[in-house]
Amino acid sequence: MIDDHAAPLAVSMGEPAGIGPDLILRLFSERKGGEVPPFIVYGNAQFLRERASRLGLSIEIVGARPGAAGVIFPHALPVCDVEGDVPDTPGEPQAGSASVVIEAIAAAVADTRAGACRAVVTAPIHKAALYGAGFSHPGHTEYLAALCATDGVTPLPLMMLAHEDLRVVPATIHVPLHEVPKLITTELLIETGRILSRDLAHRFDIAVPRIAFAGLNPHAGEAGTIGLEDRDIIAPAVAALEEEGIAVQGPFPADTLFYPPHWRQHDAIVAMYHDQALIPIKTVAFDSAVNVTLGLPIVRTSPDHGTAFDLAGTGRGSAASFRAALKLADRMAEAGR
Ligand SMILES: NC(=O)c1ccc[n+]([C@@H]2O[C@H](COP(=O)([O-])OP(=O)(O)OC[C@H]3O[C@@H](n4cnc5c(N)ncnc54)[C@H](O)[C@@H]3O)[C@@H](O)[C@H]2O)c1
Ligand SMILES: N[C@H](C(=O)O)[C@H](O)COP(=O)(O)O
Repeated sequence: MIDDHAAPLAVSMGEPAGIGPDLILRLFSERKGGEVPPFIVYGNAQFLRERASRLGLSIEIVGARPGAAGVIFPHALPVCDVEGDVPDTPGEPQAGSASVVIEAIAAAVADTRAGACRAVVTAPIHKAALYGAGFSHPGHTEYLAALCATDGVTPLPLMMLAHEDLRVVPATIHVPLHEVPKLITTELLIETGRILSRDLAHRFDIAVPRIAFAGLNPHAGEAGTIGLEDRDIIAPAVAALEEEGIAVQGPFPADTLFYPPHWRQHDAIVAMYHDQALIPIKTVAFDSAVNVTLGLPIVRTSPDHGTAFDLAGTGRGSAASFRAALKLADRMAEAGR
């Protein structure tokens, strides 16, 4: 049973031209079913009113701070207003809206770090639209880490996509493929394994997380005959983590690692690059997988899909992944208390 008086989840509005605002409004409309934890939106209130009206949703939208959200949520949508001119143009990102999108994420993180919200749930952004407004990160994951820097030290953030017991972590994230072999270092993989093991225990209640590492090359390098990274970079990281008492195995050939009887033996799989991790999970669970950031002092989740410009403002599209992101954030925040 969800406690309406607990601190709310902080939901950032995301790209106004995308499907995120539609799904936020739709999920708010579903709250009486009891499956949607109380949340406050960080974004532009006037824009959200216009999008609700376009979708034919009769929703009262009220400016609020997180402390009042629990009381307001049963009746109206609490919005921590980020001022700006945000026109309602589904499918057509506007340069002038970018600063509101960036500021909404920063404000959601600040309130969550201060303890006023339980966790951050982000709606999808269109990164290219933000660069003109000074955004310099490849995605939320790196921006959130920068916002969580303490005493000048930025934590290493891990991207994890999760659906039920399938959890995948790309060791490198939004980087060109040709840079991946240079970026995979034994140190990076050791740190990735440590953070993953710690956060699976702390936030997912898995007492001894079992972690598998994928290889980089076909057949995990076939004993050094199809590339050396598997033998010389990944295997030493696995050995070092094992020595620390972390339950790790690998490197395994990535193509057969995602065969269900194989992945089911592990609580999480560390892949070497973005698509090696995300293709399998989006193939089997695009509708319901959740993107989670590990390694931060706060909980952050998001739906696994993007801005879906083709669906924005139409009322079509699935809210299942966004709903799953809200529920998982709620559970993770509870587990970490
Ligand atoms: N968390 C994030 O901020 C995030 C995540 C992924 C992609 N993106 C961004 O989104 C933009 C578009 O990316 P893309 O086109 O590769 O992926 P996308 O997920 O936006 O769309 C891919 C396909 O899936 C469909 N789709 C997406 N969400 C859906 C939903 N809820 N219900 C039904 N169908 C849905 C779309 O209509 C499209 O056909 C890019 O700028 C990308 O960087 C952001
Ligand atoms: N790679 C993610 C995905 O495809 O789901 C996505 O771009 C989100 O990344 P951030 O959470 O870093 O914005």
